[in-house]
Amino acid sequence: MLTVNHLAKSYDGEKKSLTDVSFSIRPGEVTVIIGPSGAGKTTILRSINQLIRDDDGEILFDDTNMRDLNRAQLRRARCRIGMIFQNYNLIEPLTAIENVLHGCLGTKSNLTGIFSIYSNQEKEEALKLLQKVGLEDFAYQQCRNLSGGQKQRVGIARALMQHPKIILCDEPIASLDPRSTITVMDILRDLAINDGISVLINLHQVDIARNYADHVIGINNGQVVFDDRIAALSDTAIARIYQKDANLEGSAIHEF
Ligand SMILES: Nc1ncnc2c1ncn2[C@@H]1O[C@H](COP(=O)(O)OP(=O)(O)OP(=O)(O)O)[C@@H](O)[C@H]1O
Repeated sequence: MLTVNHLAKSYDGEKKSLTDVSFSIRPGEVTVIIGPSGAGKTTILRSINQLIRDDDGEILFDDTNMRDLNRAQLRRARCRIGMIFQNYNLIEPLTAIENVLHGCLGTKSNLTGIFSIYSNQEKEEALKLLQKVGLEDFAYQQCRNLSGGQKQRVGIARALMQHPKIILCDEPIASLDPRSTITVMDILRDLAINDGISVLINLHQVDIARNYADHVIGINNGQVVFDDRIAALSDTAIARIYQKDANLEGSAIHEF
């Protein structure tokens, strides 16, 4: 349902941030991208929904190349791709339910969108989603008064309001304490298992990847150096993914 082929990106036209990145993710699975700081994880995630324009390659989402879409088509495709951010990206003075309702803005006409006009059905759905992430009692609280873990759960509910086929999560637990980390990761895993949503997560914590991933992509220096099921993520593989100044010439995937 999502396949990335030969993705390449340079921000300045000289240094390559991504080189020939290819991988696929499957429906109903949690795929985790790990790798050292600056390896290219965020660039990959943001290229998928074209928040960053890549230089080369293809991103096949339901067999359509995201790079070929015009603005209107891209807007429609993005509606099926939820996004969750490390810093939540909520509108802090608005309530939790108002933020969740913003998840369906992409499906609205400009006018109803500008005036934030939502149907009763949409409001009921937003409440149900807050219930799903355990926040029904906080629906009418301003987001600025919520904890980090609660804010991230509002972010997840907002993404679900889009009825996504895939959710991209850019370091969703980087700012959370251990308890909130487990709550958020449990919710993301349940979405994959119970709702069949593909969840693609950038993570720094290998131990969390071990507990939650079905599949792991290891990135070093803008290249895929590991692409396998979680059971294959050996200590040797981890050392390879995190090695400094990797000479990746001729490196093979699945060789661990
Ligand atoms: N807007 C930008 N302009 C120029 N270079 C950038 C930009 N964003 C990222 N880069 C460079 O691209 C490379 C990959 O960055 P990216 O943020 O994708 O890595 P990352 O693996 O997500 O890192 P981290 O784990 O620290 O978030 C890095 O060398 C980074 O300096």
